[in-house]
Amino acid sequence: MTFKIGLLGFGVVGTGTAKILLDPFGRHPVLKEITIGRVGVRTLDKPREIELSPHLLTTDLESIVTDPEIDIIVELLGGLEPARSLILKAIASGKHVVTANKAVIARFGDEIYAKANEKGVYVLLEAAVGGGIPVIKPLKQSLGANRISSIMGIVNGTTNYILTEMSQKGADFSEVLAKAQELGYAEADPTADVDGFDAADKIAILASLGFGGRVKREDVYCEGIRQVSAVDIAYADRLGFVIKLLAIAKDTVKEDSDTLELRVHPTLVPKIHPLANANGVYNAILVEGEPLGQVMFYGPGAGGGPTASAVVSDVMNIVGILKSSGKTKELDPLLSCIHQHYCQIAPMESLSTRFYARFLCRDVPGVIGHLGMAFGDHGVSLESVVQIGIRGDLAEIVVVTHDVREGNFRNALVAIDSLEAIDSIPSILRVL
Ligand SMILES: NC(=O)C1=CN([C@@H]2O[C@H](COP(=O)(O)OP(=O)(O)OC[C@H]3O[C@@H](n4cnc5c(N)ncnc54)[C@H](OP(=O)(O)O)[C@@H]3O)[C@@H](O)[C@H]2O)C=CC1
Ligand SMILES: N[C@@H](CC=O)C(=O)O
Ligand code: NA
Repeated sequence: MTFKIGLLGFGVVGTGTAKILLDPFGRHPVLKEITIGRVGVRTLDKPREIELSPHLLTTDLESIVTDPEIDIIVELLGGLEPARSLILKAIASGKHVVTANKAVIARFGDEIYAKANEKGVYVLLEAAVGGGIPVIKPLKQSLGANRISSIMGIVNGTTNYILTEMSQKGADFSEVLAKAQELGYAEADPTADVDGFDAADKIAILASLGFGGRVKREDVYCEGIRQVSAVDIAYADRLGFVIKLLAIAKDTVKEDSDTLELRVHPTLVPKIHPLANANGVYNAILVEGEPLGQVMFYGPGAGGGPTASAVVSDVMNIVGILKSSGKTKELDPLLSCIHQHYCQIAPMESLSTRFYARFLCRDVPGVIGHLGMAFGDHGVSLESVVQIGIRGDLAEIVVVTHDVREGNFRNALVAIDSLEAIDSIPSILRVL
């Protein structure tokens, strides 16, 4: 029996996927039953890493998703449109879909899964989060017996690569970003990586799976890494931290409410924390549940080969189902999406966390006292105050707070900003 896939996109991940499918030796035997039926691209005459028979390539992507010969559509285009419309058309044509497109799923997952359930087809997305790391299927299946309380991790390879190079080699932000683009890690528009949008898409998907409800993408609080400077990386290092872009989804179940914290932001992570040692393009996702406790998923979070590994595993899963149960409309609840309600998201002001803040102050007597008083007036207690340097004619003071309600901390900053002795507040970062 042979199963035909229609590949939408033949870029970094599309090429990686074709490489695996065209070279099945030594891999799972089911791969020998999967062939590439058609490949959709934007430009026909572009030089390609793999030579495909020219009749396979087309710019008419609609004809692929409606082709009766194709069993599974693999969407590796990126971006919202035409990806969303093509996925919906593929579903309407009764095709199963595999996608690496977290942007589309995080925004249009409701619509896509509602149609897929109606049609009795699967939409699998292992490659969409953590690249090659198996995390979607484990969350859906292997951890299904657990009550998940927290999912926290580094889910963007590009920014982790940038932060690692900046901290370990003192590299310049824009040079490292260009290198990440060259290596095929970054999104077509790398703003999605740098400003945290890609990580926000991914944590929305993970939260939905882990906490069993739909998540509105716009509910994810999101800060990227643009404001992380070499100065802060150096201070963090001296204080025993590394700076990572963390994506966090945490259940804040109380007696009378069940809300989620959902946020992406650069974070000072203690060097001894398991997430602190995921460097370069590696991602790490720490999941906590009852009764399991903690489990961490770790591996290459981007790149053609690793991401293709996840894409092909999804294709194989669908082929396995098609082989064993035929074209039944009854979907396996452990692979399909069954959520109906929306998760409630806690407002940021109500969250409690530690903060790191760097102040530039006029070097006048008593400035640390003024700072401490202003924090104290707003119920913010300080874990450490370090007056480390002089920058020009200004003193640089770094503080780390104890856990504090975000709203209280922000109010304290407003008061501090108006102090005579304060020149500016160049950085505010959260601390794990
Ligand atoms: N790169 C990575 O490490 C990872 C990527 N992903 C996701 O995988 C997906 C693909 O990413 P990647 O392979 O890096 O992207 P690329 O930009 O390398 O490839 C995109 C491919 O899609 C084709 N394409 C794009 N838009 C159109 C269009 N409108 N019509 C026809 N063809 C189109 C391009 O055609 P042409 O070749 O002619 O330009 C190209 O072949 C994205 O959703 C991304 O978020 C997920 C995990 C990791
Ligand atoms: N641009 C993304 C690619 C994988 O999802 C990243 O850098 O993680
Ligand atoms: Na994955």
